[in-house]
Amino acid sequence: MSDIRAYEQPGEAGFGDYVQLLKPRVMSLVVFTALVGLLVAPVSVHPVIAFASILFIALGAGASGALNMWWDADIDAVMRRTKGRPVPAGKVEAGEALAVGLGLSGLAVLMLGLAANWLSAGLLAFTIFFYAVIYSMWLKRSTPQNIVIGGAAGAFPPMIGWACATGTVSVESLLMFALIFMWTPPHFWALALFMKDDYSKAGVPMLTVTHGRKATRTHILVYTFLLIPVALGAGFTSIGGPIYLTASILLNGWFLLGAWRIWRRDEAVAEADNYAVEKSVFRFSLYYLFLHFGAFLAEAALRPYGMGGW
Ligand code: HEM
Ligand SMILES: CC(C)=CCC/C(C)=C/CC/C(C)=C/COP(=O)(O)OP(=O)(O)O
Repeated sequence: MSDIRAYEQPGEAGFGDYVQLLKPRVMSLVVFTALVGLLVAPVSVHPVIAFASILFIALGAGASGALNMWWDADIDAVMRRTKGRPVPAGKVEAGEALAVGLGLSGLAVLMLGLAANWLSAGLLAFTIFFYAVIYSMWLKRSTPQNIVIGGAAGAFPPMIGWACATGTVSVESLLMFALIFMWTPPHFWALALFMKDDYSKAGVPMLTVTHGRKATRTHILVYTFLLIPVALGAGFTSIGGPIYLTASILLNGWFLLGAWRIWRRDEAVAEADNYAVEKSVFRFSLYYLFLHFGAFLAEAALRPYGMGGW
């Protein structure tokens, strides 16, 4: 990316800026969970259809990122973490981000419907709508419950992947949804604690701003307690098994320890050590989700060899 940017004039958008518009780093984990949803389903999918489905889900996820950047350009411009994004940095015009978002959304939904089925395409359309309209346009600026409810958007991808393979929604796909849904609040609030005043500067009513940092620490611990039975429970369905359950017990134990350390922390101590614990819990949250879905995949991959699963 940096070598592409070396040939650009200031203010001129290059390929890398359009890639950034699709939020590729965050969406990589989103796409991985969709891939796992597709691969662990009890129906084998032709590799070309599977590849096309994941490509169109990735395109839809990227499109929703572009719509978010179009709508949030004003607040992204104020926050240190986001002011370098292509729209606030003046590389891509807001109208262009909107056009990319709408165009890619339409294309992704249509192509997924043709390649897989219309249930998965409908779920993809709903997910894009939920992230762009319900979360970004409505909840994000109006309630500290923004990411709790809005988190549903990020939880749909494995259900979309499962629907691509089976044409249905099932207990398993609902549990994969619930796992991401319950994981999102601790994932995000750990970050909000060390992003300090970015959100208050931008006037976004995140929990840290409206209820304070102590309450946010308590919320992380409570949501981690709610997450654990969902994560372990998924291990007793057809997509779980001993590998998943072992991994889940270890990952949940570690996550709970992190949440408990966050809860106990005195604000002055946290500030003095530059939020080291909060940063490490946020980083671990990414491994937590990646490894849970990796374990689902491992169970499915071993099943043809008489291992994996129950
Ligand atoms: C409402 C729900 C969510 C909120 C508010 C949220 C918020 C954030 C924020 C603010 C960051 C900081 C880094 C950045 O700007 O890229 C981040 C990082 C990240 N998030 Fe989330 N997140 C949510 C849900 C998810 C979901 C569902 C996934 C994947 C399944 C995810 C995966 C990631 C990843 C992989 C990173 C690290 C990106 C990097 O390395 O730069 N997030 N999240
Ligand atoms: C298949 C499909 C359409 C998937 C979409 C998945 C999805 C909605 C992921 C949401 C993750 C995300 C980037 C939240 C950031 O919140 P934010 O936008 O408030 O963060 P910011 O402050 O970094 O902009």
